Amino acid sequence: MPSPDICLEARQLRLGHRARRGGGFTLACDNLDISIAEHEFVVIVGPSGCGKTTFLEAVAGLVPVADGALELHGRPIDGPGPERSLVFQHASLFPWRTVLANVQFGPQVQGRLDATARERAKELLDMAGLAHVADKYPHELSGGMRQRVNLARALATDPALLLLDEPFGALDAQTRENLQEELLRIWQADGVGNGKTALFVTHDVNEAVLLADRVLVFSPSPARIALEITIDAPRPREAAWRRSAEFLAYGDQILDALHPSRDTARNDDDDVSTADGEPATAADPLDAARLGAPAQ
Ligand SMILES: Nc1ncnc2c1ncn2[C@@H]1O[C@H](COP(=O)(O)OP(=O)(O)OP(=O)(O)O)[C@@H](O)[C@H]1O
Repeated sequence: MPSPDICLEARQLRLGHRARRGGGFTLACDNLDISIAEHEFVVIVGPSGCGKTTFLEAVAGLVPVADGALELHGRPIDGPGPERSLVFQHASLFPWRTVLANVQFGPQVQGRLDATARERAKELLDMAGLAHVADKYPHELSGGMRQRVNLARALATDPALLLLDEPFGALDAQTRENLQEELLRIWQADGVGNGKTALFVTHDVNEAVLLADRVLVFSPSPARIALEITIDAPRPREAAWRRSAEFLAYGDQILDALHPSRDTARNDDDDVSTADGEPATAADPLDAARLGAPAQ
């Protein structure tokens, strides 16, 4: 009997991709044991190509389980379902629908676009600071606004689990920072007591520390859990917290897990920060992200 507090559970989970021809199989995730509680915000980081998206897609029901178990509320995931919403890096809005009609799309296809759902869509737009563009079309919005619409749309179906795959990865640093704060605000305002359960993939270590209750660091491919770290900081997390020693220490732990050789290198070659703590150079995009510079 699954615990009522567990939203998602992976046990000894193996995932991969079968080649269209020749029957070959690329293993992407190996023996993953992950348990995500209701209302928890879990962020996954890991090297490029390690299997983060594959895991998210499996949770979305788009990649089949090769071995082990993957369960949502104690039931095996065997396909997509309305209780999970997926947000990608690029907002995939319908260009012929207004902003409001885009947000109402999910409830509409589910056949439950009643007065409550219409009101809820407006409320979400309001929460996302987009009430004033409800009647505009996607091409009339900035990239950041489009991604906010995308988030509102994902929340409009009232999913039990929100899946976000680098949702801010294509945005400039300033817009990304603003949207991280927006997301936290919406996430906190939207839940009962806490926010919705969320699983968020990013390459940006700062973003992970800011958003997460818990960060899972995936190893290089095939993904295993290299580090699991609880971000023990109260919410709401103010922007100033990003500059605290505690914040940077969390980032350092994550970077050390991503680059096990980094600890020694850092002692030998101190080029990631200057004496006054300002970033100088960062040879690695993940270091660059931690230091607030755009990833290469
Ligand atoms: N549709 C597919 N068919 C075959 N192999 C795939 C497919 N999608 C991903 N892979 C392979 O699975 C592995 C994991 O890819 P995945 O996209 O999950 O990594 P990722 O950690 O999300 O990478 P990134 O951070 O670069 O987005 C890689 O070896 C990749 O080449």
